This record gives sequence, C-alpha cells and structure tokens, in this order.
Amino acid sequence: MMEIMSSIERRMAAAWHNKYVIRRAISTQILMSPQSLVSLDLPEIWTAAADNLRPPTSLNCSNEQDAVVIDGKLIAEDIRSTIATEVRRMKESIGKVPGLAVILVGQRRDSQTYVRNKIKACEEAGIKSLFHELPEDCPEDAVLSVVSSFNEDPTIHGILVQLPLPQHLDEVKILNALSLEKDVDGFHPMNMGNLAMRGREPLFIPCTPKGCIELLFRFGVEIMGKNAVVIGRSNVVGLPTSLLLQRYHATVSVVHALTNNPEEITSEADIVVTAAGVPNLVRSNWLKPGAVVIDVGTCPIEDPSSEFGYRLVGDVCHEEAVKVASAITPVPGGVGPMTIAMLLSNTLDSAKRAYEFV
Ligand SMILES: Nc1nc(=O)c2c([nH]1)NC[C@@H]1CN(c3ccc(C(=O)N[C@@H](CCC(=O)O)C(=O)O)cc3)C=[N+]21
Ligand SMILES: [Mg+2]
Repeated sequence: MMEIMSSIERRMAAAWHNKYVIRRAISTQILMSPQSLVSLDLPEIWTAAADNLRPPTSLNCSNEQDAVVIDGKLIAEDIRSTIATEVRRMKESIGKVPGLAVILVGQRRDSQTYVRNKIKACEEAGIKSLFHELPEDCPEDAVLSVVSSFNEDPTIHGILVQLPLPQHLDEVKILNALSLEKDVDGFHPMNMGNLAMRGREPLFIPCTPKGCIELLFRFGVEIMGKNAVVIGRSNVVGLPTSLLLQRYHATVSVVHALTNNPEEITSEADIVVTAAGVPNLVRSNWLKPGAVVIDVGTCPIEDPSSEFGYRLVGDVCHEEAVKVASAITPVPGGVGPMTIAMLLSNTLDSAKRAYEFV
C-alpha cells in the first residue's frame, strides 16, 4: 500500500512539475529557447516570436487546470513570416527565390485541399510554386517524366509528390526518382536512412515530424531522458518521428495496431505523439497526468454543417485529454499548419544550399 501511495504521489508531483514548467515557458515565452529546427538566423526568429506570440490569459500553475492548448497555427504563422523575411533578403541580395514543385495525381478531395493550402502558403512567403496535376489513371512513366523535368529545373529547389498515390503507381519507385537535393518531404530512402543513422545528417527532416519537435522546443518541453511514445509507424509520420525523438535522447516506444497493451505503454509516456488516424483512440486512461500530447491524426469525418461536407478530427479524445495532459495540440490548428511551415522551411534551406546563400 505504501508503495502504491508513493507511486501515485510521484506521478502527481511529475504532473504538477510538467504543468509548471510549461506555464512558465509560455509566460516568459521560452519560445525564446535557442533550440529550433528552423535553421534561420536565431536572434531574428526569437525576437519575432516574442513580438508575435501572445501568452494564454491564465498562467495559474494549479494542477486542477486544463492542459495548455498549443496553438500550432499561431506558431506556424510566426515561422512563415520569418521565412518570408528570409526569402525577401535572398531576393534582394542575389535576385533568386526558392521554388517548390507540387505533383498531384488524381482527385482526392483532401489532397486537393492540402495542396491548395501549400501553394497558398508559398505565395504568401514569396516562394515560387509550380503545380502539376495528373489524371487518376495516368501511367507511371508520365509521373516519372514530370519528376525528372523538375529534377532538371534549376529554379526548383523542392519537389513534393502528394501522397497517397493511386494504387497502380509504385510509390517507392516514384519517390526514389526524386533528386535527393530536392526531396523536401524527406521521404527519399537516403534521407530516411541518414535520419536513422548515428553520426549522419539527412538533407531534409520530414515536415510533420519536424513540426512536432519544433512545437516541443518552442514550448520548452524537455525531450532528453523522457519517455516518449509514438502511436503509429507510417513512413511519413510514425517512423521518422520516433527516429527524431531518439536523436534528441528520448527513450522511445512505438505502439501500433498489433501492439498488445497500447494503453498501458502509452500511459507511461511523458510525451505522446499520435499518428494513427483513428478518431478518439487515445482516451484519458491512456495518458499519464501531465503528459504532453501531440496529435497528428487527421481523419476526415462527415459533417453536413461544414461547407466542405467533412471536418478533421485527431486521434485524441480532446475533452478527456485536456483534463489529464499538461499540454496538447488541437486538430485542426495544431500540427497541420506546422507541417506546411516546415515544408516552406525545407524549401528555403534547399534553395540556400543550391545558391550557397547564407
Ligand atoms: N508528399 C506528401 N507530403 C505531405 O506532407 C503530405 C502528403 N504527401 N499527403 C497528405 C499529408 C497530410 N498533410 C497535411 C498538411 C497540412 C494540413 C493542415 O494544414 N491542416 C489544417 C486544416 C486543413 C483543413 O481544414 O482541411 C489544420 O490541421 O489546422 C493537414 C495535413 C500533409 N501530407
Ligand atoms: Mg500524414
């Protein structure tokens, strides 16, 4: 009994500590923390962050309080405005701008929305974008030839093949065809391999994982030595996120559809990143009090009241989780906008590399 009590006490203390650290981080805007994956001139970003980000109205540290809802949209806007400034500086000093090519095969409505958002974000940041649309039933050669023409185009520094591709196309073959230097999604096997291996650096970190880690950095969440659980093992989110968390010295477990006791494993985590695509998968009993929860799930569910006929929900039962977690990202308005900001960041980095512009 004694032991059980002290274990509960330890958890409560940890919960309180987490909330305290995060609230203090927000109140003093540790958003000023020198750590960032957006490789821009640090002093500039951090000044901009201090100006643009408003702290939440209540900074009480009491354990009864709901989790801080991490405003990914606001942080993404801040990053995008910093990128816009960099693009302007590049244009003024060398007369060049970064260029992104987006290839969309087929007519998926969600893909069309994401692609439109990406192109709009490029425009706002002063990044040139080229959009190439191909029909659902187009042959593989047609996609490969578009990829190869963008590979050759010196004004294009990033190429994005919107996933998922239609069934008849070989995704591995198409992603392999991208020039490594232009793989701003970071999905090329060479980039992924370099992300996985110690002592190596990938040219690009995949956008969604990079956005998740950036949110942790900006909220002053310590990663080193913490238990992190990643739910999902997809090539685009789960796998690279687990690798990235290991790079920052977390102890990482990956939970997936065939895991025996996912809630038990997840409830040990200080940091939970969930990318399963299953609405309401993560309930309050999955969470350790004070955990930081990054919800990557984007499941379109039918909603006749929305103008598009659907709306996006995450993997986390938000109403329950806010009562237990210390910080949580919403869907929409959390990781999604960060993904786009990181795509622009990778495209800018790529252009800087191509022109040797510092
Ligand atoms: N090659 C490739 N690269 C990708 O990065 C890629 C992809 N394929 N295929 C699909 C997924 C999904 N994805 C999202 C990007 C932005 C939002 C986003 O901005 N979401 C907004 C809401 C958007 C809305 O309301 O429709 C939000 O969460 O607030 C969501 C999802 C990128 N993906
Ligand atoms: Mg995804």
